[in-house]
Amino acid sequence: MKELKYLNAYFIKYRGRLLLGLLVTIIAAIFKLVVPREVGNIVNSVRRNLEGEIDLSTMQSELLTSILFLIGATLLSALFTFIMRQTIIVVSRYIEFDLKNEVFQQYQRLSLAFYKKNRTGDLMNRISEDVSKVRMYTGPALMYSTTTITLFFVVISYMLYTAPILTLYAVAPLPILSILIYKLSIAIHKRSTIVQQYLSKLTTFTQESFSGIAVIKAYGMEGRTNINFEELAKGSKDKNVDLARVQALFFPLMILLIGISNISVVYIGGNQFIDGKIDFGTIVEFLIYVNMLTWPVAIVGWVSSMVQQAEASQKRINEFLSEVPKIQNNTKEKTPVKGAIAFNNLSFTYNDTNITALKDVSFTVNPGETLAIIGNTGSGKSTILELIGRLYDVEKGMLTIDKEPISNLNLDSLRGAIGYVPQDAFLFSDTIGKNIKFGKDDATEEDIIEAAKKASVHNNIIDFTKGYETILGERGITLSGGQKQRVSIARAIIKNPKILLFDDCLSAVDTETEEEILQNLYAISKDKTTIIVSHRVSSAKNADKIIVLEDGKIIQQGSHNELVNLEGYYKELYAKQLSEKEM
Ligand SMILES: Nc1ncnc2c1ncn2[C@@H]1O[C@H](COP(=O)(O)OP(=O)(O)OP(=O)(O)O)[C@@H](O)[C@H]1O
Repeated sequence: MKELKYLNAYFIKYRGRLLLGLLVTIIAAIFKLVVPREVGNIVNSVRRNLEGEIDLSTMQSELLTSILFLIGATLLSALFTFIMRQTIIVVSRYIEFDLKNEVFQQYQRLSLAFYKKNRTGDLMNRISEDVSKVRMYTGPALMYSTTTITLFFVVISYMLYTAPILTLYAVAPLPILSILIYKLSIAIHKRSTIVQQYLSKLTTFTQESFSGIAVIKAYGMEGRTNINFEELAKGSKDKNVDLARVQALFFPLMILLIGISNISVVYIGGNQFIDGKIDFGTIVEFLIYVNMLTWPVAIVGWVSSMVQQAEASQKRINEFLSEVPKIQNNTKEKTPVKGAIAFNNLSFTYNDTNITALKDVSFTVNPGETLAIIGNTGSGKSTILELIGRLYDVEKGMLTIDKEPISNLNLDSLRGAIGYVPQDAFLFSDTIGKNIKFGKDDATEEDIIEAAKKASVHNNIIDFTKGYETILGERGITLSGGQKQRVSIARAIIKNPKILLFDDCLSAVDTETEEEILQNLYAISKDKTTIIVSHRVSSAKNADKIIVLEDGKIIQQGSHNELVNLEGYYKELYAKQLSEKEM
């Protein structure tokens, strides 16, 4: 129960509703007791009349009173059961909602390194499956335990008071039932976990097959994919059958043990009635009690396995909740950014791969200047941009923004001052308009259109029937690579940030469009610091400064004119790309 202690704060938060729920649960359970007692009275009245102890009219009036009690108690019990569900179960839904939000907010706080370490499926599972399991503890488990304890306490005391020996015979099989159900629940839980894992594998496989359908078809791999799916589905089916086999034992087991209890009541009760020790009505009453107790007793086993599962789930949730984000905001007050960026003998190694992506890198960019970074794949270009966005912390050397070490800047101020266009443009399944205004909630329609024009994508957008209202992604239209890149550029431009970072984001557009966007950028970026990462000299030639990276090191630095006149990588690349253009 150590891990579940975490939830106590939530129980305290909703203590009013919860206490009311518990109280109502107890009252509802007490009202349930009236039914067997009145049924017993009815049977006794009829018997007494048949044996001539009371006349017809007395019997009728006794029956009427009992029936009225029965109706009243049943109605009240139903009403209280309703209120009980409305309180305890509703509270569990509130807690589920709060916990999901808490986990999601924590996910948002955690750094990229965390996402590298953990698989998406696992993140999704903890926020959905695990939180649902925990809800079972905060709601149903709590409700059933209270009902069981109350019913047990009241019913058994009453039974003991009425017929102690008969009570012992009647309840003897119940603890056995509880233990067996507990064992069964554990077996069911083990099997359900395996079923769940198979389901997860099957879902991942199916999802990947849909996402990669173009590749599957292009390689003619439909047959192989079908076989793989069938193998996975067969595994899943076998595990499901295994689970169903164990689950099938649940009800027969209950029926068997209830049957034993009933037979004991009839046999022992019958003998006691013959001996004149109890009323005939008591036997009927006890039969109802036994049946009434069976479900709560069976539930003891079920509840304990529910609590165990919740404990395991909460442990997984706590693991993530206690994770400290690697990137910490060290400054509470806002720190406005002007945009002077300086790298000083900076080296950077990715912890997970141990790859040293940057080696002793030094350069400066002043506000209003444009820097272009050129280099082969894997030379460390994107890493530079990620460090400026503080997606990773610098460990060796120094990175300053406006002469302040980057870690001294307020994180929101820093990221708010950056318009970042990543290499793989990511667009949400939403309208184009909303995708563009992603970083600027208060952007007007005119702002959106202006940004789209500057990113040279406006004409494409208005060609769609629904224009800026066109839905993108799975439910909607698929943009071409170049269109995606330009929508992503518009998203950065609309923010009007102090620092613009373009990570090879013109690679999928033709040279004319590239030229058009660069011209627009030239006007926009007059008062901004702009960094353009590219493989093309055409994207770099107008920059104030160009650095050439090779294997994490700066091998050349200067303006286009300087570099084309220097023997080396840049000049060769320029000549190569010039000749390609002429061809
Ligand atoms: N998140 C990461 N975790 C571990 N290693 C990484 C990560 N990102 C990049 N690397 C490694 O760091 C090196 C530099 O990568 P980076 O993405 O900065 O290169 P790049 O010059 O932008 O390449 P490209 O032009 O192909 O985008 C590569 O060897 C890469 O494998």
